[in-house]
Amino acid sequence: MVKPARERIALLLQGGESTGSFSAEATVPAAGVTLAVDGVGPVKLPIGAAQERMLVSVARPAMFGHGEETLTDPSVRDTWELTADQVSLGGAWEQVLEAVLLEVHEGLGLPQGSRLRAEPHALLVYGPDQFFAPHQDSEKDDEMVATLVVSLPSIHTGGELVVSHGGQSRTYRHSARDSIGFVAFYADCIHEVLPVRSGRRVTLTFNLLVTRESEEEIDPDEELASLVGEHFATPMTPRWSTEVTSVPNHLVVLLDHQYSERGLAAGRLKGRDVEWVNRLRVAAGRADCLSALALAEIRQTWNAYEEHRSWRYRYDDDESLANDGSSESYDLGELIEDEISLGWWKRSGVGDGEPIRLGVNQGEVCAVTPTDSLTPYQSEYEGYMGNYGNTVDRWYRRAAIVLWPKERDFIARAEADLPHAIAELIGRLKDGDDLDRARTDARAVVNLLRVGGQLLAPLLAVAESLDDAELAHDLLAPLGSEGLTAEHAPALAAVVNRYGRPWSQRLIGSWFPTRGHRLGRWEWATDTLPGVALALRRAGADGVVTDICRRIWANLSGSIGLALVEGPRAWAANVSSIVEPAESLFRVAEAEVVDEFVATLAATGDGVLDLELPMLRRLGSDAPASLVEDAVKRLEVMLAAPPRPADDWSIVWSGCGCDLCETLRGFLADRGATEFDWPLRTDGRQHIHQRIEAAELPVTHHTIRKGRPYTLHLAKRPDLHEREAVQRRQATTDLAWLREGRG
Ligand SMILES: O=C(O)CCC(=O)C(=O)O
Ligand SMILES: [Fe+2]
Repeated sequence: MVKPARERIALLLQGGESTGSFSAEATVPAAGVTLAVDGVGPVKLPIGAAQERMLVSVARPAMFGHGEETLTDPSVRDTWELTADQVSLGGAWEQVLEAVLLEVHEGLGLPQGSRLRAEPHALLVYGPDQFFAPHQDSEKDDEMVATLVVSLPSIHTGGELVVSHGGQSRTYRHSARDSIGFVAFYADCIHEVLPVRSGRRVTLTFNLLVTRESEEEIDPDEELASLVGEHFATPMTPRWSTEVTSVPNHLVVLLDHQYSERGLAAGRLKGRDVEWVNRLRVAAGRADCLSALALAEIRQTWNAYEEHRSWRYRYDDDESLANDGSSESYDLGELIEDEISLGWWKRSGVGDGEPIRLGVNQGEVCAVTPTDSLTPYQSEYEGYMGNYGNTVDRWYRRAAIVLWPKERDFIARAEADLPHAIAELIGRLKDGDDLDRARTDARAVVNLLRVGGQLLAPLLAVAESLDDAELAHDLLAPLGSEGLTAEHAPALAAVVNRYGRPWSQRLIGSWFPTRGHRLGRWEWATDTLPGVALALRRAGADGVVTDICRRIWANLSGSIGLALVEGPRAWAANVSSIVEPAESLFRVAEAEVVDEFVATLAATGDGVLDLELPMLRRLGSDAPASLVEDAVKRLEVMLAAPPRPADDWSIVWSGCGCDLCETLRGFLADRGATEFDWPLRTDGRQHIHQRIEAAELPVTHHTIRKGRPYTLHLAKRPDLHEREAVQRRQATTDLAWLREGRG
């Protein structure tokens, strides 16, 4: 793989020796590459014995250049050769070769601004004992700099290619069925092919020619600028996935020295940083980028392995382990997490420094000096953390120069300081800035939004001025309604006015989901809704108030339905959290809307009286007639039923329908039965226990641990009659209170 631009930038800044080597290697899957040979036709890959025989039938013994002469001398070279014009490569070959040439260009350390071309030379077939003695290739062309040996898929042992230069030598083996091996080496290298021992080795040789793209010496700063351009044009690949994301909006080049905000703002740079910053600023100018000096906070998490030592020592040393990660008490393993964020920057040529909050992707970071070679200002060792075993966290502060493309200035700064960017957008809209440009910028902002209130006010203003219903929705919906207060009412009314009721219903719909009740939402209904409603009405947005009330009611009544299914005590606990928000909705919504709400209550089971009565008490004379009516009706029906006769112990209940529940139901429904001894296995006892608890049945139960299975002893509670009598008395009082006008 070719190194990403940011790594090449680091190498360039570091300067010094070229990083290339005398030879370079690459391996590429063979799938998709095809081979055909004159007089043979298509050749199947990998090359087996049959293919080998066919190739040899159209080959001749290889020649060997010796001074002016060309000889065949099997003591120097023993192999079969086909000339380049007999061979054609197809399918994915061109793309494969192009990628390999780029990689080899880098591996050999050839200068930027130059390009490699490959000229086919020959196809060679080596059978057992065949070889090529050490030699140096003749440079047939002025432009030739290197040789490329391509090993086609074929299985063999022996036949290694050994390349030597300046006292170093490297041995390459490539015997694979499904991949193609590439080795490039400079033409001044001595190289040889060792005898094949078994199988066959088939190679293609190419002359590698280098072309300068321009005649002039390339200027290293021009190179830097072109790498900066490449960085901003190349999508990033997240470290833990192969999925390619968007192009980076920042390049963060970490500096070597430490700075205070003031030092950095004043541009008092030190050491190598002076040169780097200068060069990067020049490169930024050439690549149409803007820049800033910034302060970064870095946190790295590493796997850590404890060194072997005695328990006693470890125990004594615990304190220092926890506080001082730099002690020699563990070995560092792999880097698990590497987070970098910028907290402050001073833009080049603009104002003073500003606090920002920019989380930086690893694909945006360039470091000449790796962070882990520096001393952390803090480190923390943690024993066995979940998946990771022991870890150590290390924190660093580093300075950086940040670059971003001028044409993406808005989004690059919005990522760093969203409120500021939005304020700027409002200013531009006020000044009658180009609307299309503003819309493009606003669309970029959508992806940066999180639930929360602080941005609601400015974004309401932006949403209105953009005059684009879809975009306005996308800008406002992600914020949620948590931060919605009376202060926002005029702006909200204005947006709704511009985009219409269906638009606002959609927005309110996403702000107030009807599923998944959250207590926070209900607190909002109790505490904040009344003020918001009043202000919205003043601003002429009555419809929005109705929509909000309906959505909250839908959520609330949904949870009433759910809570009623549970036992009375659980229901009572739930009711207490519903009364206040429900009261608030009844006070805020218009009369007809409130009647809708009452209609849903009227359609609910009897337990809802526990909600209706407290609401009626709280609403006092403001209670709607429909609510009074429903409660009166329920109480009358209750009292119309005759009181429980003294000998009636029946309890109405239906279980899950299983045999055990049926037995329980039978006992409960039995007027005369008050106790029941039930031999039951453990799981049966558990089931019955759970049913009784869940429904909060007035039944006591305990297990008599004698015999097999044990016996579950059930008893209807003796206060069954008494409790119902109390309830009836309360109902009578409540009904009287309702009839007498709730005085
Ligand atoms: O087959 C090879 O690996 C190398 C061939 C070679 O060195 C040559 O053709 O000059
Ligand atoms: Fe050679």
